[in-house]
Amino acid sequence: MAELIRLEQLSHSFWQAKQEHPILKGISMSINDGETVAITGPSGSGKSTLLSILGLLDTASSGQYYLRQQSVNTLNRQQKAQIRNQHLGWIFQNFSLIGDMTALENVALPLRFNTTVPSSHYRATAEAALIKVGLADKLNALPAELSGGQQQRVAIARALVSQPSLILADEPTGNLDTTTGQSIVNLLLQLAAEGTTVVLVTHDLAIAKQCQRAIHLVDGCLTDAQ
Ligand SMILES: Nc1ncnc2c1ncn2[C@@H]1O[C@H](COP(=O)(O)OP(=O)(O)OP(=O)(O)O)[C@@H](O)[C@H]1O
Repeated sequence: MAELIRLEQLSHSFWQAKQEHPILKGISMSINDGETVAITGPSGSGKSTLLSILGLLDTASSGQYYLRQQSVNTLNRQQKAQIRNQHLGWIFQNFSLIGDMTALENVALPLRFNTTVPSSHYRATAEAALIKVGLADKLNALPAELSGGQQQRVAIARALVSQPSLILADEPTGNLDTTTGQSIVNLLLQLAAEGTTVVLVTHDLAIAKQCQRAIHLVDGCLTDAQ
């Protein structure tokens, strides 16, 4: 499998009252296409920060991040935005759906910013994504009319509508009961089996064990990279 991500001595700090507070300290690792990787670790260990950097929402203070062999440091804002839109999909604990838009409209939203998909294809593309996550009968439902698990499925459809190489999920099952959470994990594992890389942050070790790799962060350091 080809290498999708490589981090070399990646570090990140935030500054408060002229004082440096390191969050990530010298992270080195690589992730291949189609891998499932869980990021675990105690609260405050830097998991979400690492995910934000992987998802190009934040830039590391030092070190190197190569995405498909290209250093993200060489990308300008527009190039990063294009990669975020066309190659990355996000899933959040609170689903982050737009309340007054239907499932179909929520899923179609990223396509409006994707110049490679003609507007005449928005509906069919979004519909296909919702069918894939098992929501063929909920296309016109508003988020409030859906269960938590169904809302997360809409969010997954939105994440995969642009056929991303990488799905980043921050505690995707955190607001769901165990059974519903497991069905969401199954769906993410299925996407990975079809070639999409999935990196997820979780506190749940039972979920981490189902991923091919678990990366453990303690105090901003990687302790278990395999
Ligand atoms: N911009 C910032 N300003 C102040 N503190 C920050 C900032 N960004 C991150 N932090 C701190 O950095 C540490 C790491 O945060 P991060 O959210 O990455 O941890 P986490 O492992 O995801 O935690 P949790 O499991 O609780 O979500 C925390 O102590 C957080 O408060």
